Amino acid sequence: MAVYTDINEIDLAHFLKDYDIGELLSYKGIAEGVENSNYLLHTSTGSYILTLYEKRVNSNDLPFFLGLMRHLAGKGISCPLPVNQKSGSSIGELAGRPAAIVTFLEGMWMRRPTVQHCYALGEALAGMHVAGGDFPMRRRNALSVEGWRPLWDNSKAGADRVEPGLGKETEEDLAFFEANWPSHLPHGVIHADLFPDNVFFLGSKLSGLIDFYFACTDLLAYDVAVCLNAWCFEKDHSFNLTKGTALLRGYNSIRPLSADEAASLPILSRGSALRFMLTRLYDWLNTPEGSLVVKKDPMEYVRRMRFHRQIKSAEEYGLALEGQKA
Ligand SMILES: Nc1ncnc2c1ncn2[C@@H]1O[C@H](COP(=O)(O)OP(=O)(O)OP(=O)(O)O)[C@@H](O)[C@H]1O
Ligand SMILES: N[C@@H](CCO)C(=O)O
Repeated sequence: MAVYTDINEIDLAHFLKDYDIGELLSYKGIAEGVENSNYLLHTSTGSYILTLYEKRVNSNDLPFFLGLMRHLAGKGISCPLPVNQKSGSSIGELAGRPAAIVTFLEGMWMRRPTVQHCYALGEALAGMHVAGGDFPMRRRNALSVEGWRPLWDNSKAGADRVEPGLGKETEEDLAFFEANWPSHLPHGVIHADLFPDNVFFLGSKLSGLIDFYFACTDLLAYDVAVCLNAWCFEKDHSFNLTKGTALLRGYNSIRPLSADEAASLPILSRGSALRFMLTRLYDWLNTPEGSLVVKKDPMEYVRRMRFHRQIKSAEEYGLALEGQKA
């Protein structure tokens, strides 16, 4: 379970004095999530999420993440709204960690997303991209193509232990991406980690997006590629074309991909598969046994990289090309 930092009711009640959210009734740690410590709070005014930011989140990035949630919520996107302290600040400190309180979103994430969920996700992703269009802050994506080699350098010695030949395969892919990455495509605010566990549904209706802690300014179509990887592959690692079609239709219904973005979907999908393979591989090799971090299998993403290498056009992901803008 991911509650790295324990808090007690006395410190918490003291911390809450800086907020206008009523009296603390109860709180409990949330097991899910790997990056930060999250608590569910019940106060006399409602339910909230308290996050204590652990060491993998740079506190200098918090104004971007929290400012973005406030901006998106203000534009009608269903995402957590940061609660300000009485002083006006949205960032406090608890148990020696930067801490923030956000509103609680109803719903649950889908362990087995359906075609309908994929359509709704596509719509919501495009809605977020449009709503982020006038967000004034910028944050570089540390986990885009320039960030991959340093990450790789810290894992490559162990790669062939995970799968013989993975070292050579990854080196070749990295060199390919460094020479061919389509950096000219439209940029904007992207979520960058919109996996099913970060999207809540109430029945078949999407009720909210959470976990903006990888959000950054990068290629909008890269976010689509992340979602194709995270939502449209089955447990047996096969690509589900019906889900891909639904996700891309949902996206295009709000923000049609340009012809250039569509043509780049194969390289973006392959690159985003490498990105998640690399972070998973790093954790796989470097997380001590018994740690709270749940290690995710890098091989799932090696298989996706191999799948995308065979793809020639976005039509193979289900994109209806005749509808693309020039
Ligand atoms: N605003 C919210 N409303 C309701 N539940 C929330 C909210 N924010 C977080 N949660 C709950 O806390 C869990 C962990 O949150 P989150 O995904 O942000 O954590 P994290 O540590 O950044 O994890 P990771 O990056 O691994 O997804 C979620 O799965 C959800 O159950
Ligand atoms: N979504 C990431 C982990 C958390 O960001 C993965 O599945 O590798």
